[in-house]
Amino acid sequence: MLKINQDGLNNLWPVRSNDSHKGSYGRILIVAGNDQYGGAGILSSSAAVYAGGGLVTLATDKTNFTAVRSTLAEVMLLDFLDFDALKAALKKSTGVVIGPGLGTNATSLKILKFVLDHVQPQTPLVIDGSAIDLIATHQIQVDHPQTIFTPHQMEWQRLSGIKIVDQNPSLNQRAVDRLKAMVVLKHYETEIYAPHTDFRQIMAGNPGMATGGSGDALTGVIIALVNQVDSLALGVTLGTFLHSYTADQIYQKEAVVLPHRLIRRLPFTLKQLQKNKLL
Ligand SMILES: NC(=O)C1=CN([C@@H]2O[C@H](COP(=O)(O)OP(=O)(O)OC[C@H]3O[C@@H](n4cnc5c(N)ncnc54)[C@H](OP(=O)(O)O)[C@@H]3O)[C@@H](O)[C@H]2O)[C@@H](O)CC1
Ligand SMILES: Nc1ncnc2c1ncn2[C@@H]1O[C@H](COP(=O)(O)OP(=O)(O)O)[C@@H](O)[C@H]1O
Ligand SMILES: [Mg+2]
Repeated sequence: MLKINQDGLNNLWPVRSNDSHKGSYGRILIVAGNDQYGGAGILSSSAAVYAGGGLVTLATDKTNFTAVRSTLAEVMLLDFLDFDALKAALKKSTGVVIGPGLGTNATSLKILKFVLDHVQPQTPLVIDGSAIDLIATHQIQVDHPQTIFTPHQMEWQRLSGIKIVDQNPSLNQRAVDRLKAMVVLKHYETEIYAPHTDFRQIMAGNPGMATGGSGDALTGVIIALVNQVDSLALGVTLGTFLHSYTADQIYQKEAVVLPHRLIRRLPFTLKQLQKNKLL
C-alpha cells in the first residue's frame, strides 16, 4: 500500500503554461442530474469548472436548466434525452462523468447504455452513483478501457458483491482485477485501486465530508485533474487528494464541509499546492 500525502505529491501538480488555452484543459462532459437529483449535476459540473476543466458541458434533465444557468454561467448545457447532441458531445469529449443523480429508472438506464456505447475508447470515463447501481442491477459489462468507478461502500457492495463488513484490500483488489478498471473506494482515508497494482491510500479527508453531495463533487474534481496531467492514475490520485485536502482546510474552521463551499475553495488550494512545486 502506498500512502498519499501532500509531500509525496509536491512535484506533480499541473501548472498552466503561458501559451495554453481553454482547449488545453479538456472538453468535459458530465451526464448527471434527473428531475429529483438536479443538485448532483450542478455539484459535479461546478467541481469540474473550479478544479480547472477547460470547457465543461452538463447533460442533464431539462428541468434543471434554469437552476444551472443561475448558479454556474461557465457551464454549457444539453438535454440528456437529446441523443443526437449527446452523441456529438461524446465524440469530442476528452473526459466524461456519468451517474451522479442520474436515477435508476428505465430512462436513466437508456442514457447510461447510450453513453457506454458512444464514448470514445481513449476518453477517461468516471462512473458514479446511480450509474454504478444500474450496472450492478442489470449486470452490464463495462469494457471501456479508461474507466474509473467511484463507489461508496454500499455501491461497492452492489458492484463487487463484497459485503461492507467483508471489504478489505485483498478482496477489493481481486474484484478490481476482474473489473479491469480503476476504483476509488470512498470512505475515511479513501483507497484507490487499479488492476494488478498496489493500491494507494489518501491520507486526507474528514467526517465533515459526510454530507450529501460530497461524492458528486469528487467526480468533477477527478475528471478535471485527469484532463490536466498525462497519466490517468496520477490524475485520479491528484483529484482525490485535492478534494479531501480542500475539505480538511475547511474542517479546521467549520464543523460541516458543505460541498458547494469545498468547490469554491478548489482554485485556492490548487494554487497553494502548485506553489509548493515551484518553491
Ligand atoms: N443534491 C443531490 O442531488 C444529491 C444527489 N445524490 C445522488 O443520489 C443518488 C443516490 O445516492 P445515495 O448514495 O444517496 O444512495 P444509495 O446508493 O442508495 O446509498 C445509500 C445507502 O447505502 C448505505 N451506505 C452504507 N455505507 C455507506 C457509505 N459509506 N456511504 C453512503 N451510503 C452508505 C446507506 O446506509 P444508511 O444511510 O441507511 O445507514 C443507504 O442505505 C446518487 O445518484 C447520488 O449521486 C446524492 O449524492 C445526495 C445529493
Ligand atoms: N467519515 C468520513 N471521513 C472522511 N471522508 C468521508 C466521510 N464520510 C464521507 N466521506 C467522503 O465524502 C464523500 C461521500 O461520497 P458519496 O457517499 O458518494 O456522497 P454523495 O453521493 O452524497 O455525493 C466521499 O468522498 C467520502 O470519502
Ligand atoms: Mg455518491
